[in-house]
Amino acid sequence: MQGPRPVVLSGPSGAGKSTLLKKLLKDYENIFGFSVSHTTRQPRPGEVNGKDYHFVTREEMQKEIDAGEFIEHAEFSGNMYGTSKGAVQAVQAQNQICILDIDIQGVKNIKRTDLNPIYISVQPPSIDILEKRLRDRKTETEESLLKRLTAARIDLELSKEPGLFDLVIINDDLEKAYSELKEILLEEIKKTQESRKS
Ligand SMILES: Nc1nc2c(ncn2[C@@H]2O[C@H](COP(=O)(O)OP(=O)(O)O)[C@@H](O)[C@H]2O)c(=O)[nH]1
Ligand SMILES: Nc1ncnc2c1ncn2[C@@H]1O[C@H](COP(=O)(O)OP(=O)(O)O)[C@@H](O)[C@H]1O
Repeated sequence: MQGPRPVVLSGPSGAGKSTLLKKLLKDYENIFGFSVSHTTRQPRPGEVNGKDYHFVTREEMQKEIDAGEFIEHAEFSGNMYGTSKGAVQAVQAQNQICILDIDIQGVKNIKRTDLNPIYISVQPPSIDILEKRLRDRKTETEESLLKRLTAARIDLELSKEPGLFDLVIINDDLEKAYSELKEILLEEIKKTQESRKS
């Protein structure tokens, strides 16, 4: 039997993807599993290697890409990011719904695979609000913040492509955004809960 459909959360940096997916992972602990990506960026305070990301050097990552170990990979804001086959398999082996937090290049590349996820774009109410949230998060230097804002404008344009996403969530009020996310996932959540009983 094929396992549950994975879920792709995409959208600009600072839109609220991690906030929303952390709520899901907390509220449905055994139902969802996070696809831990690889990245060459530096860990932020509090981030755990192997949990938030696999933090690697560019050389290590390129070697694994060349060995065919990645489903997709992309350059974002001066760093490499990618989803390894192992990251998705680790979640699917638990029969959990696999959540991928990936940028729009990743979305386009995943579309060429047979993963067949539900595609969701999380977007900010405006660029100004996005900038404020990114500044308040205090994770970025001025340089990386500006790079993220440039990428955000491109992301919001490209996201208008009809059919690219199954759902666009405007993350204004967090609880409302979370309700919308849960609603589209309800069927998969129920199926996964049912399969646990049998
Ligand atoms: N294509 C791709 N993008 C990724 C992957 N992992 C994370 N990203 C994206 O990389 C971007 C930057 O992520 P990060 O540095 O964690 O910053 P944040 O999104 O602002 O917290 C975000 O748009 C993520 O969705 C991945 O495995 N593949
Ligand atoms: N609806 C919201 N209203 C206000 N602040 C929010 C909302 N959603 C997320 N945030 C805050 O905005 C910042 C960016 O959210 P985050 O989840 O890190 O975004 P992403 O993972 O998409 O980069 C965080 O500091 C988070 O606490």
